[in-house]
Amino acid sequence: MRTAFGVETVRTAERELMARLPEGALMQRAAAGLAAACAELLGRVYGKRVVLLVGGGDNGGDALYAGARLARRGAGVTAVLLAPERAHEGGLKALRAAGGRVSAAAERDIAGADLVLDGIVGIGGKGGLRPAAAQLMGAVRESGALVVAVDLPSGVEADTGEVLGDAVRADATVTFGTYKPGLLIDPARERAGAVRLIDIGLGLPAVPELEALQYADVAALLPVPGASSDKYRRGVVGIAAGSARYPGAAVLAVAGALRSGAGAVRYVGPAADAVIARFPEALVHAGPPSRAGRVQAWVVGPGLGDDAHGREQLRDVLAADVPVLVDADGLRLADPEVVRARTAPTLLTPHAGEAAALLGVERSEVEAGRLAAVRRLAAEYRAAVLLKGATTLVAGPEGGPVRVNPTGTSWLATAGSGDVLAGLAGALLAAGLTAVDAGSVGAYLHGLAARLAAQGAPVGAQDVAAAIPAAWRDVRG
Ligand SMILES: NC(=O)C1=CN([C@@H]2O[C@H](COP(=O)(O)OP(=O)(O)OC[C@H]3O[C@@H](n4cnc5c(N)ncnc54)[C@H](OP(=O)(O)O)[C@@H]3O)[C@@H](O)[C@H]2O)[C@@H](O)CC1
Ligand SMILES: [K+]
Repeated sequence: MRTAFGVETVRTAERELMARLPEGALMQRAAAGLAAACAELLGRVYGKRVVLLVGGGDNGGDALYAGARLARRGAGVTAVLLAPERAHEGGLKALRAAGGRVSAAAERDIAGADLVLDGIVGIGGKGGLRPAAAQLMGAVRESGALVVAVDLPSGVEADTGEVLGDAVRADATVTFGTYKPGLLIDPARERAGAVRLIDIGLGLPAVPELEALQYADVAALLPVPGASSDKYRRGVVGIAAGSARYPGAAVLAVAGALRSGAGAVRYVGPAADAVIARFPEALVHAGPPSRAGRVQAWVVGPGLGDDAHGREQLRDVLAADVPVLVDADGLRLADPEVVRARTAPTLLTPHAGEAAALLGVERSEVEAGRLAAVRRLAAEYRAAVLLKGATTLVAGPEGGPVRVNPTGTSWLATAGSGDVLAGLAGALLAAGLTAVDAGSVGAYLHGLAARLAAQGAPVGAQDVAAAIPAAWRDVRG
């Protein structure tokens, strides 16, 4: 599991550790890791030109000490001081002693750089880059130099992943002690490039603020049928989706569910002919969901429409005493009081627009603060919530760490891909995963399936569904 802690927690851990260590030791650990990472990226250090962008805090101090280490190994190191009167004194002295110098012509030095080290601002930053730093970014881009961010790409919000103005775009980020939420959540994540974590010995709490499943975590959570499993033990998932107008949503949700380890898939609704034509293995029913027979979980909402029939289906499913995944039209039609009053697990799967409607705020507010939005939704609806996006987030109703999905891909932004995810996560619910596990494992497999199906070219939702078994095999190694 990859875990992230917010700035306040990092500061507390840092204070405790610093009290036990000689002065400056922590910064030396950070700088040593940073210099080693830069050396690795450069291949050969001797003769390379390195420019340090140095702000007025300890982030700049890290850059200066790392620059001194690179200078000692034969690099030509130049520091651009963005707040000259506040630049880290010890770091500056170390750099000069190692043969580095302070730049007198920033843009010219940047133009000739092989590597630019971004030490403008780290966890002490608020808001986007200030004008002096923002102005240099054009030169950095044009130089073609490798850009390595110290701790975080400057200009991004460490705790939320927001990017409120100009921000550095790094090829790699070397971060200290722990991942910060901004390194795992878009849009900031995308600015960080490849992230490397340097252990500096911080003592952190047991429960992180954010966590990202890795291959091994997903593999451990995947349901695998045992020798004695019949279809009911493997989980039967019911799908109440589709309408005369949107039969395709039903087909795609069933497609996702059938590839996701369910023992059987029951479909209820007006798209039964379309479903059975494509998937003869599906069990189809015409009557209300409550009469369809035994299921271990329901998926309701994709393409449901908002006529009386759809509303009736939704009411019926929400009254069932099994886990329920509510998606798409289901989210629009659901009575918040009914959702809150449910005792079996509920998983809501909105995109930003649907989340905004559920919270009664503007979509832009959700997009700018996705972490806060998913937490608030889970608390207000007393449900697990999967907020779709470039980095999908999953929060549980009891608080605790928010899961962030690391396999997102822009190829998933295609019509119907949400229907596939609903079926997939619903099947995992039926197999007995908790709502948070079903949502986060579902999002993980869904993203991986899209990547495998896409291979760098556009894909449709059916291709994503068809690639779920490949994603499953990939995870299980
Ligand atoms: N924690 C740890 O365990 C360890 C931490 N270490 C390192 O220390 C770093 C944190 O250092 P820090 O506390 O000195 O803050 P830092 O990020 O350098 O900012 C300094 C000043 O910048 C300013 N400023 C604010 N916003 C800005 C903006 N948008 N653009 C420009 N400037 C802006 C603001 O001053 P202001 O101008 O607002 O008065 C603020 O006070 C951390 O990221 C890591 O690299 C490691 O060495 C060892 C282990
Ligand atoms: K930085």
